[in-house]
Amino acid sequence: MHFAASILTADFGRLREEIQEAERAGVDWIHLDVMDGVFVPNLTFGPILVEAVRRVTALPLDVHLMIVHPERYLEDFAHAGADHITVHVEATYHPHRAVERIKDLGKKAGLAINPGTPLQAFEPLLPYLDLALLMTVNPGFGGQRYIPTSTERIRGLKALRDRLNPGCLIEVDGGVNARTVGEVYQAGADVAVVGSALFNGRPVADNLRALREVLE
Ligand SMILES: O=C(CO)[C@@H](O)[C@H](O)COP(=O)(O)O
Repeated sequence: MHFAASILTADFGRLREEIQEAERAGVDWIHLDVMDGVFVPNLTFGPILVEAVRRVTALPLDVHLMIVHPERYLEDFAHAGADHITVHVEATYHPHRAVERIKDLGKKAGLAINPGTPLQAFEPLLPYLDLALLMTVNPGFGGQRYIPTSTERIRGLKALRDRLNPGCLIEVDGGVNARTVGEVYQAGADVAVVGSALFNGRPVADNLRALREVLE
């Protein structure tokens, strides 16, 4: 299983150190949550921070756009150095067009759905995706509790993925920690986004080891 470290709960005053500590600890990707205060009730950052993070790590940058009409900013995030760009199916009238545009920009394309969106929303687009991101909390904030019914949804998404596009990775996002990581892995997640269970004032290497030990 791959771990994508979400910087949302990192100390932004020491962001370079936090990211480099995560890289040394062995996380696989850096996950960046872009929020617009409209699609989700929180604001974070835009391409300028992605560009700054690009300069301090060689890890793949996994950019999760929680913004309405994300197609307006795809070029900006691609040029800032994103490797993966994920848009929400609920945030655009034209998710297929957005996914194709991300791929035309030479990036891996992801589609995300919220906990209240039926899994079937993935079905028409799965053949075009590199990543299918299932929110396992309501998006907007780090440190929330994993929604238990997500586990059955991960199993359902795995079945869809295996049928329609075995090369697409299943990414789960929200509330993944040492208590829940085993369950999401068993259900079929390939990548876990982890924020507060990695960036919490304790050494990232110890936190990552605790997650990996559950999977041994
Ligand atoms: O997208 C989001 C929140 O909207 C996530 O990426 C969180 O950043 C995950 O944080 P934890 O639940 O792991 O603390």
